[in-house]
This record gives sequence, structure tokens and C-alpha cells, in this order.
Amino acid sequence: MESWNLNAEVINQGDTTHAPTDKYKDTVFSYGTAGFRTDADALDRVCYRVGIVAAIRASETGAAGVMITASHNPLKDNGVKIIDKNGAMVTQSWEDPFTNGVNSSDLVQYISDLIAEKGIAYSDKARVCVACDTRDSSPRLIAALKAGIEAVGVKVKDFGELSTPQLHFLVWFADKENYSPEDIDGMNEEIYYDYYKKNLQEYWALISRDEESHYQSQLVVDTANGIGGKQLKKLDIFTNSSHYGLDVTVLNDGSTGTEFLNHKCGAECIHKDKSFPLGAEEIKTDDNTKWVSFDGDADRIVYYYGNPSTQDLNVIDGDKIAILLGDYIKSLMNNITNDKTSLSELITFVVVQTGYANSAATKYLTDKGVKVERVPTGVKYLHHRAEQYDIGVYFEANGHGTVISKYQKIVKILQDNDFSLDDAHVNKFLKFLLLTNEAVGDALATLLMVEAFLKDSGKNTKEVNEIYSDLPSRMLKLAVKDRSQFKTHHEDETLLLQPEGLQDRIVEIFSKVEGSRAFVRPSGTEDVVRIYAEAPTLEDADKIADEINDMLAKEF
Ligand SMILES: CC(=O)N[C@H]1[C@@H](OP(=O)(O)O)O[C@H](CO)[C@@H](O)[C@@H]1O
Ligand SMILES: [Mg+2]
Repeated sequence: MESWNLNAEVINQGDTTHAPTDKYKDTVFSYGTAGFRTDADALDRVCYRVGIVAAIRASETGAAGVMITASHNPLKDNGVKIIDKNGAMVTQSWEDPFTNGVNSSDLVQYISDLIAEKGIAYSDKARVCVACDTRDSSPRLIAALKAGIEAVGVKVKDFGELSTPQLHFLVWFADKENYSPEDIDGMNEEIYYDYYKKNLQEYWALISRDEESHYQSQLVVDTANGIGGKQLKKLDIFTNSSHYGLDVTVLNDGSTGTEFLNHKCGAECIHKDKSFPLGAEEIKTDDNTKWVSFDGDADRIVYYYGNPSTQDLNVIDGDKIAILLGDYIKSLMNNITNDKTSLSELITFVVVQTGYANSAATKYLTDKGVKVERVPTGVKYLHHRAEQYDIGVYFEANGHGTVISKYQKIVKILQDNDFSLDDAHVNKFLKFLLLTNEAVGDALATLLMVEAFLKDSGKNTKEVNEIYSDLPSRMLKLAVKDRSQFKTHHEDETLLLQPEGLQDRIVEIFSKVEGSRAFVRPSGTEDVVRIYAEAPTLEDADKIADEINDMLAKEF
């Protein structure tokens, strides 16, 4: 077992160099829905220390990843998302070591204890893969992160600017391909583009081009002035799209600078404010135009259509994308039958949602007999639940999600049940699974999956949107004095345990409207509590949300 050569002086020196300003010197950082996220000025030391703990985690498993991003948050914020060797978000049992490392009053002692307690040997083969999105504060924070990793003698693989899901993908890919440390050192983002380009080309070739198709050629992609614009262009499938019969315009591609990152554009704005992104009116479109918005780090996507000048906007959100993809995958499986059995009977399948999933989406699935599971907010919960099935489709309503599958196991099931892998239906089904990002929600990969589905089904956005109608809903956020006093208990966080008695009062408010529901939970990424209400009319949903908001604003 190789031992650590911890140099207390070097480690402490780095810690001092990255010390926070007075404003943040007493801040206690907590691991939120997706890691640490707050004002970028507070994060230098957080990044340095996350680097150290990530280096220890990588020594234990062989590799880890750290992404510097604050996703859909405003430009002044930044954050850290931590990735395990398998490409997924770091396992929950390591959230405490990261949090404790970040907040420890004696860093060197803490590191020594952690290494001893977990019995982790130093490994010069370990790699910590790092990347950042386009925020102005990111280069500074990447430098702090790398300093931390190197302070304990572990090697960094710096990918530069990437979307969050690209970093997850690259870590996942290295693991899947059993890459050596030297292989990892030689990786670059081209692997991602090559993978999806090849898989989309192969899938596209299998899709019949029906004269009667309603597939729409015009696609506007709003990339929130974040990293997504650049990366979409590099993917070079849809931007060089004559082969695919698409006419793509990238809006808010970030080329005017980061000033407008997530500003009146992006998936969060479309989903929550239900308004077209900034600049939409300047694009020549018609009723048939498909619109798509990513968030700042390109791990969320929503589809929509309508008229920017009248703001008539119809959103196909994460709930509906999950259903469309789920239905499509089921239809591909239903084609795979022989005289003994059908593939659908041999595969376990789930759709995973959070408490924010529209009730109409849940009802649509349960009416069809599809297994639905509900988990707390945050992709880490959705992903882990989906992993318990052969195929898991998981999406948050805001468009954050993916499809994951046990690909090798499914191939084996096919072979064991006398299905030929050369069969056209089998081939098509398996190839579709290769369009997904297996590690995490990915706006680009989901775009490919949805376009493949739309092309194959020959439907337009309006037609697919009509499979069910969302119940009107309203989401509000409220800054309270101390959001940590709000504690939820329930599989999907829709019941408040504390402050005591508050849950009953929330129920009392929404019970006045039949067929409605509402809940309050503390955000894990912003200093607010979120209020969500759903009712048969938007007027009632608004009324319920406002009433809860007023009650909380008075008392908390
Ligand atoms: C209601 C909502 O949209 N919550 C978002 C938001 O989490 P909060 O814990 O609600 O702040 O940010 C998360 C990370 O991006 C995302 O996973 C989640 O869906
Ligand atoms: Mg994001």
C-alpha cells in the first residue's frame, strides 16, 4: 500500500492563499441538491479543499471528476459538482467527507483522519478530471481546485471548458473503456462529439422518411448564453444539418460575452416564467418552428412552440419529454417478439419523477400501467432509483434528466431468449439506447433522442404535446431568514415536518380547491424556499401559491 506524502506546510500554504474574504470567513458551506453553490467570491477555498478530497476519492477508486459551474444561477454565482469514477454524481456516502473537508477548522488533521478511517492508499495512477463552464470566475476557481488536487500529489486531467454532462460523459467513457491513467491523460472532448455523431448517423439511417411526415425542419436552440452554444456547434450535427433535413438557428450562443448568461433566456426561464427567450422575436419563424432551450451548463432542455410576438407559449417540459421517450422506447421493444416471448416482458422499466412532476404526467403513466417512482429533488436521487431497473427514464419537470439502461445485460437477455442481434427491430432498439447520456442529464444527447423520435414518428411538436394536458401550476420562491428550519419528510419531499404545524396550514389552504395540491420545500441550490401549487385552473394555482407565500412571508 503506497502511503501519502502529506506536506502540512504546502497544504496549509495553499489553504491560506485561497482563504475567503472577510465577508465569507465564517460561512458554513453545505452540500446542496447538486454540490456546493453560492456567490463565486465565497468559493476559492471551497474549490481548493474539494480538490483535496476529490484527490483522496480518486485514489480510492482510480478516478473522479469535478465540474465548476452554477448551472442556471446568475453570473455572480458559481459552484462545484463532484463526479464519481462511473460518471455519476458522487455517491451520497461521500457528501459528508466533502462537506466536512470544506468546513474543517484543521484541514491537515481532517485529511489524515479521513485517509486513515477509510484506509485509502495514495495512488499515482489516480486522475481527477476537471472542467468548467463559461463563467468569468471559473478560471480562478479551476486554479484553486487544481492547486488542491496537486497539493496532495494527485494528478489532474484538465478538459478546459465543457458542459457539465460532457465531463460526466468523459469520466463515464474512460471507466467503460477501462482506460489507463495515460489513456485518460490523452483524452479530449472530441471523444464526445465522435460518439454522438456516429450514433446519430447510424440511427438516422434506420429511420424511414415518410412523405406524409409532419416532422418540422426549423429548430431554434436557445443556449442561455452558456457553454451549450459552443458545444452544440462543435457537435456539428445539427448546425451542419442538411443531411438531417433540419434548419438550425442557435440563439443566445454566448458569443456576445457572459454578461447575459441565463438572463431572460434558457430552460429555467422558459419553464418557470413561460416566456420566449430574449431575442426570439428577431428570428423569422412560423407556427411550425420547434424551439429548444438549454440551461447555462447544458444539462437541462425543454422544447416549446408558439408565437414569440404574442407570447403564446406551449412547453414540452421534462415530464413530457420523459413520457415521449419512454413511450417510444416501449414501442421499439414491443416490436421485438418471437414465438416464445416479447422483450417488453423481460425488461424492467421505470419512469422516475420528483414531487414537481405534474400530476397529469403521473396519471398518464399510471393509466398506461407504466411503473412510476417518486424521489426527492436532485438528479442524484433520480439516477440512483433509475439504476435499479434495466431501463430507467428519469427527468425533473424542469428538463433535467436522461435515459439509462443496463445495455450489456439487455444484450444478454436478447441472446438468451433467441433474439438475433441482426434483426432490424433489435438493432434499432439497441442503437437508440446509444443516443443517450448514460451518466447524467444532457441537453445535447436529449436533443438527439427527441429529434430521432420526432423524425421516426413523423409528428410535430403540437401533436406530441397533445398526449395529455398539464394541470396549471405555479412555482414561487421566497427568501426566508433561515431556510434550514424547513424540514421535509416524504419520499418526494412534498410533506413538511418542520416548522411544526405548518404542513396542516398548507393543506388547509389548498383543500379549499378540489383537485389541487401544494407543497413547500427548502431549495438546495438557492437561499430560498420553493412554493409549488397545482390546481384545475391557473387562477386557483396562483391563488394557492400566493396565499402560502403571504403566510410564510409574514412569519419566516
Ligand atoms: C424545483 C427545481 O427546479 N429545482 C432544481 C434546483 O434544485 P433546488 O434544490 O430546488 O434549488 O436545482 C437543481 C440543480 O440544478 C435541480 O436539480 C432541481 O430540479
Ligand atoms: Mg444545469
